[in-house]
Amino acid sequence: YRNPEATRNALPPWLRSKKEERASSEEQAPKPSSTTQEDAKTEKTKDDTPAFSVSEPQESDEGDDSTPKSTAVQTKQDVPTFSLDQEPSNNTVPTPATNSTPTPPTKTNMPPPSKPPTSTLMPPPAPKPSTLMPPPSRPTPLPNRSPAPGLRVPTTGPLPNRGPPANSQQRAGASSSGRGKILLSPGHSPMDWAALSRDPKANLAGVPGLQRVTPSQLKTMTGRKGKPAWSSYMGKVYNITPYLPFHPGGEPELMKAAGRDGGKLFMEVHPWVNWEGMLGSCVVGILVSESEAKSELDDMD
Ligand code: HEM
Repeated sequence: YRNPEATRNALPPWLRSKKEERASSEEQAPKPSSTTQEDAKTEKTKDDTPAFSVSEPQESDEGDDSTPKSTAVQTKQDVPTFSLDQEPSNNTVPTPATNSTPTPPTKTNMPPPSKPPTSTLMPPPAPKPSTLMPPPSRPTPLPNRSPAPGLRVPTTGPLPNRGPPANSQQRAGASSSGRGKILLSPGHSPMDWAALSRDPKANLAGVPGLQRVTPSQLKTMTGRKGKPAWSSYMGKVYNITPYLPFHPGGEPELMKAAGRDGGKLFMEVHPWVNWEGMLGSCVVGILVSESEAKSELDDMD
């Protein structure tokens, strides 16, 4: 058995002791006959590579063919060390790399790396320059280019037929003067009024047909002494008596408009309320002047 050539070459140079190699060569030289042709070839190869360090099999000691044994070799060469630092370092003594940051001690004599390995994964690939077109810039809003500002839903102020904002002056004035919504009695919700006003048999106006109402006549319809409460608005006269228990603002508030034109009071409190729509079934007639009514009576005579 001879150490194969590949094994010899794999050994580091410091293991290849010339002394051992020389001794091995001297021991093998007197016994050329005991080696085969192949062994001779191996020896020739060994001569070509004199750096072989493992001690050759001591055939003379064994006396016969036996498994060669390797012996520990005391090398005089220093263990080579290297450092990643640029500073010159003493190769004779393995010293850790001179870094400002302390590094944990390593098990081997290898100097610690300058940077501790953070991950064994492959580093992310560098971003490739995109070949796509860059996204278009966002269009800058044009504040005064609105096509139809009047068609938009108003963001400020009350919506049509809606209450004003809670912090509006109208609502604040109403509450400061003692006005406000009241708790309606059962069966007198706005939905109940809507249902009642749609009933054709209800006759909420209280008159057989449309009347010509003079201001003096309107004054007598105050809701007292058994008379109904009438109120005019935009030239029409309404019987507000059936609506009194349904008024969210309360009967006393609504009664302030009885026997007279209630348009001013109405617009002061809730201009967003649709009077005509809510009291459409309570229309008594139209408001006419005294002279118009007198001339009409004269025509009848
Ligand atoms: C006769 C026609 C009237 C109708 C159809 C009517 C209808 C209404 C309606 C629907 C509400 C609720 C409004 C809302 O929730 O936003 C309301 C509230 C109110 N109404 Fe009238 N109303 C009338 C006349 C009057 C008059 C003449 C006065 C005062 C003199 C008045 C004083 C009030 C008050 C104080 C409130 C409460 C307002 C509030 O909640 O802030 N109403 N009315």
